[in-house]
Amino acid sequence: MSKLRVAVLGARGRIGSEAVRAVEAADDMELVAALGRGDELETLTESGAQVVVELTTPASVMDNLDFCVRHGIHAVVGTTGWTDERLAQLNTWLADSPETGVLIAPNFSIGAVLTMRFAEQAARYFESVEVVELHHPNKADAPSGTATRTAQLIAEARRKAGCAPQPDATTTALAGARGADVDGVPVHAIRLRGLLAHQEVLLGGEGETLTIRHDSLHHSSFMPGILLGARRVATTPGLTFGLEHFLDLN
Ligand SMILES: NC(=O)C1=CN([C@@H]2O[C@H](COP(=O)(O)OP(=O)(O)OC[C@H]3O[C@@H](n4cnc5c(N)ncnc54)[C@H](OP(=O)(O)O)[C@@H]3O)[C@@H](O)[C@H]2O)C=CC1
Ligand SMILES: O=C(O)C1=N[C@H](C(=O)O)C[C@H](O)C1
Repeated sequence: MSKLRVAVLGARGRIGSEAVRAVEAADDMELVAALGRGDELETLTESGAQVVVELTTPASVMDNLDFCVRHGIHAVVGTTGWTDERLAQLNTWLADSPETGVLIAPNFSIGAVLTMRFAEQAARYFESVEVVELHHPNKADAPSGTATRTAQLIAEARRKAGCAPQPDATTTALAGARGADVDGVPVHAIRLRGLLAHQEVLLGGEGETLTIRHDSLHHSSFMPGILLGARRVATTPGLTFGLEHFLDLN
């Protein structure tokens, strides 16, 4: 059986360099290109890449995906910075290339995907819910893509269940003291040397609290998800948002 031809964009970055090693180590894949900033995207077509793993920056990801989709190259995307406008633009490109698949995964680690699922399930049973994400201080953005997605899923679950708005009588003396408001869910971002990628979802009801915590201790935690995405994306045309769609979580 022929090997899947995979390229990595952002190959010299923290997660990109780990992805290069993971693809090289996968028996069913061949690493055909490993590109960093300034390298020519044409290398992707010249090398016959079937799937690109995109791990760059929010400033670069759209141009890279525009190129990939125009050339019918499937993409597995870990880069953050997704807004409704960006997703709409990507869907427009995909409409012109209906056989191309793009997976955007706010988080590739199984523990983080499960955290999101558990938070979504628990959200309706508690009056209060807040998200705290904790990352290394070199992280480009805040709040994290995972925290934003977690808050959106929580908010959606609460809306569907008809939950009342969260109780909060605080008068905020200093802007930011209550974190960022994502769909009505407070999200707090901590940047601390020594950390990698961590998240807590805190839920509170009368006389009890529930904390769901996940810790990525090494970039290796993201690799099984990236490899799974690369294997599945070529047979999943269009946009898939979230690795959970490639997992059997039920
Ligand atoms: N979904 C997930 O599970 C995960 C997602 N991430 C996300 O992945 C992204 C990268 O994170 P991280 O590795 O920590 O960041 P880094 O800054 O370490 O890596 C990004 C790399 O991309 C390079 N780059 C920038 N623009 C381009 C371009 N146009 N073409 C090719 N390479 C480019 C950068 O080069 P230069 O240094 O020269 O700018 C850098 O080497 C972030 O958005 C992060 O949030 C991270 C971990 C897990
Ligand atoms: O930049 C990181 O490191 C990470 N980014 C992703 C995010 O913003 O959610 C995933 C993980 O948290 C690591």
